[in-house]
Amino acid sequence: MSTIEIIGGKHLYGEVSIQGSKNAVLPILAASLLNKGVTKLNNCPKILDVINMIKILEHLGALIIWDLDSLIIDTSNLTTTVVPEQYVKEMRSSIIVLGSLLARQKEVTITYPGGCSIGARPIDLHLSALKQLGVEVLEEDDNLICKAEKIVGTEITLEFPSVGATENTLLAAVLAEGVTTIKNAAKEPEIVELCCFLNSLGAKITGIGKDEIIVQGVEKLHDTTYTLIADRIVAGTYLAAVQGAGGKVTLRDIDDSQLGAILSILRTTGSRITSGNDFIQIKANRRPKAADIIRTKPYPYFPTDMQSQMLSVLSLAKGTSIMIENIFEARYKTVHELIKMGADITVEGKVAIIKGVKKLYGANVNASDLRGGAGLVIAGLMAEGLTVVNNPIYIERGYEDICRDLAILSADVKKV
Ligand SMILES: CC(=O)N[C@H]1[C@@H](OP(=O)(O)OP(=O)(O)OC[C@H]2O[C@@H](n3ccc(=O)[nH]c3=O)[C@H](O)[C@@H]2O)O[C@H](CO)[C@@H](O)[C@@H]1O
Ligand SMILES: C=C(OP(=O)(O)O)C(=O)O
Repeated sequence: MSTIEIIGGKHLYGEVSIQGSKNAVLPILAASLLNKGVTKLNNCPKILDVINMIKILEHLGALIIWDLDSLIIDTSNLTTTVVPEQYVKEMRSSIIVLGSLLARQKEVTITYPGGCSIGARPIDLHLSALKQLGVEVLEEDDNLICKAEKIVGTEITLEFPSVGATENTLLAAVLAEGVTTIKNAAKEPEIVELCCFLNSLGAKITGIGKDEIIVQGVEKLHDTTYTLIADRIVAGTYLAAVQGAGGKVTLRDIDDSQLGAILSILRTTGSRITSGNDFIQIKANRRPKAADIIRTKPYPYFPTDMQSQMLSVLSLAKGTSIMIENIFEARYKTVHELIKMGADITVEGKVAIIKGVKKLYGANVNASDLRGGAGLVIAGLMAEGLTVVNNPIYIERGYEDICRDLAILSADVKKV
């Protein structure tokens, strides 16, 4: 089994380009099922979750080829409406094919999705919204059998601005009869990206990026070519790595406007950052400062997907920091591993109290989810000596090649 080996203590220098966004590409791949034709996606990240989503689409009948960094997806002929359990259990985003398949085929059989274990992650909000659009949902064993004679637009208020529930509702509404209004919709940049992609296919969506999204159902869509945005969480991860290890790095091909809350925390904890619409430069020379309180919340606030990486950075901060994880109830699994490296962190429910220590020490640690794994790589860069991160497969779900990127920045890191 492979591992990531890091010899810590080196500052990071140089420039690296940021890959396409995982959380944008996955719903967009699901959305490609809406059109009986061809979608070309440029800047598609070569990550495990994309490979898994490709397997799902191919099983459903799509023909897919890579052309360098572009993915060409021909969904002219779909051959089944049963989504294979083995792939659905691999990742959370598999559930997003539900909305688009229902819109196109009016029936779907799918199981509850799997993915990293960071919380219970129910899909009640997705199913409630689909039912309001006229979908009948039957549960047999672990299978959801969903059918709709027709999908009819209506006003849907989400109890919580769930990213996935907003995506499934949008996809089901694109080809619906009439108008669907989604109130309390998620506003993440990846939702904006999905709406822009859908409009490029011929959908009629307004209110993009706002609490209330309006979808005017259309009868037909058309082929499209679309270029994906860069991954704000990968960018945030590399910025956190520089904050923790020290150095001066420029990230290329990333729009700073999506990272407002992340940049603000990095600045208050000691980094100097300059940025524009296609680069972010960070300089960090000293031990990070402690953060008063960081609360994870839906966009535009500090994202839960950056919590683990910041936890590593704050382990070495001068003073005590508080993290409050409001989104996923089981997202502190990395803490135990950081403690092995010398960190002083205590967790009480949603709250982690991080007392900054002067040094972290290399250790043999286990990744158990995607961002937690990335957080451990950062801790390895900050630590004295050798850190071995087991189970890099979790990290590969979302990072094309974290070792390649950090090695470009002069880190002593390799996959073994
Ligand atoms: C592929 C993708 O885009 N994943 C992102 C997406 O996940 P995901 O779409 O799963 O996240 P949601 O916004 O739906 O979940 C947020 C919270 O709502 C709860 N919930 C959600 C749906 C539901 O039907 N019922 C319910 O209770 C979840 O358990 C969680 O506590 O948004 C999360 C929050 O920004 C990010 O961490 C993930 O990286
Ligand atoms: C939690 C994440 O992803 P997913 O929803 O795909 O599990 C993540 O990207 O950090």
